[in-house]
Amino acid sequence: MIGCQQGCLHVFYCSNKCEQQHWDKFHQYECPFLDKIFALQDFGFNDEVINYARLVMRMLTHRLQEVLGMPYDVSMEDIWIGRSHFDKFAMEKKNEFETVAKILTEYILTRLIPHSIKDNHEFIDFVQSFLPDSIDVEKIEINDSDLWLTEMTHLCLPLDDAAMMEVTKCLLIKVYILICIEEINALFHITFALEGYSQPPQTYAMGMYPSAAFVNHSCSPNLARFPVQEDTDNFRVGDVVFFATRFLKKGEEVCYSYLEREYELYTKEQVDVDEIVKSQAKRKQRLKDEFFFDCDCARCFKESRGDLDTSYMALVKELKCTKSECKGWFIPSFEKHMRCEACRMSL
Ligand SMILES: C[S@@+](CC[C@H](N)C(=O)[O-])C[C@H]1O[C@@H](n2cnc3c(N)ncnc32)[C@H](O)[C@@H]1O
Repeated sequence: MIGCQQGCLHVFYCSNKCEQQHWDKFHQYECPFLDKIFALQDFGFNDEVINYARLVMRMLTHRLQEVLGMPYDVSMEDIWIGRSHFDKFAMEKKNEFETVAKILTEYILTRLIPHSIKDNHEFIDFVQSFLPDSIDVEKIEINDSDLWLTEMTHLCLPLDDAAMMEVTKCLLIKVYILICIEEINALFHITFALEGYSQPPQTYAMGMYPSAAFVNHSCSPNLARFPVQEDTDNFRVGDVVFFATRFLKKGEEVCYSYLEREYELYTKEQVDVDEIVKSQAKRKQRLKDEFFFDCDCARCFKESRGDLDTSYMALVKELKCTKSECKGWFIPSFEKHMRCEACRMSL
């Protein structure tokens, strides 16, 4: 395993070539700042906070390439149109976002401003256009930030204090909005897409996929997804492939489940009907708490009357391996339509 050329212990690679490529594109900017992100643990924040802070940091580094006219994969404008629900998060979350936003704003101001920027005008233009404009900036209050703003102002000389404070505060709020957008729209990659449902599922990566962010949730989804593990003619590692789980009618809305981990419920050999109906309240609560909507999909409607959604039951049954004695689950693969995670039989 190859480590970072500066000796940080936050990234590892399979080869020197990968290390150099990643250094050139991202890590030269991010390396000195990763310690600050991990120091969030000292404030009592957990791994989830570190993970989304790293993802938003990567989005910002990626944005630098776009701003400088270098090749980039995803435009910030496409991310920016995602929903933020910035006003709906609980106060504890808002405070957490504020702390992370301060660190990431410092990241932009101290690591991403190009050395070639010579004067105040260029500096202000760069900072102002680094993230797209948003009407939400007017509506967000960041508390107790004066001390922090003064510190940032001193870090970012040569601007005079008042101008710098204004431009920094605006940037801080935009970073805060970006964090909210990430929280509502990022996709988690969970091991069951690779290893099957009978293994304990673990989140191993997360990413922003702007076109996937258009897709709504359904508790009886007609789409499922898997992450691409190897480069192919049509896909690259890190892409996400969505596939239909049943025939789609013309004009039918495609939806996937935001609660992928719900499949954990079905790791028992028998699909327990009572459990499924009982799970509705939990499901609705999670959608409300994490995504701020009341789900009224067809399945929720049926289950609220104590009935089962047969299309969902059919989907769950279809995922079970058809070989007698086998307790495995089918997972999608490129080579064949479906492959059993346990006996490896392909359909
Ligand atoms: C990733 S976005 C999906 C795209 C979204 N419809 C939009 O207009 O940008 C997630 C947000 O969409 C809305 N949403 C998604 N699925 C929904 C559903 N089944 N019912 C109501 N709102 C939903 C919620 O506001 C949720 O926070």
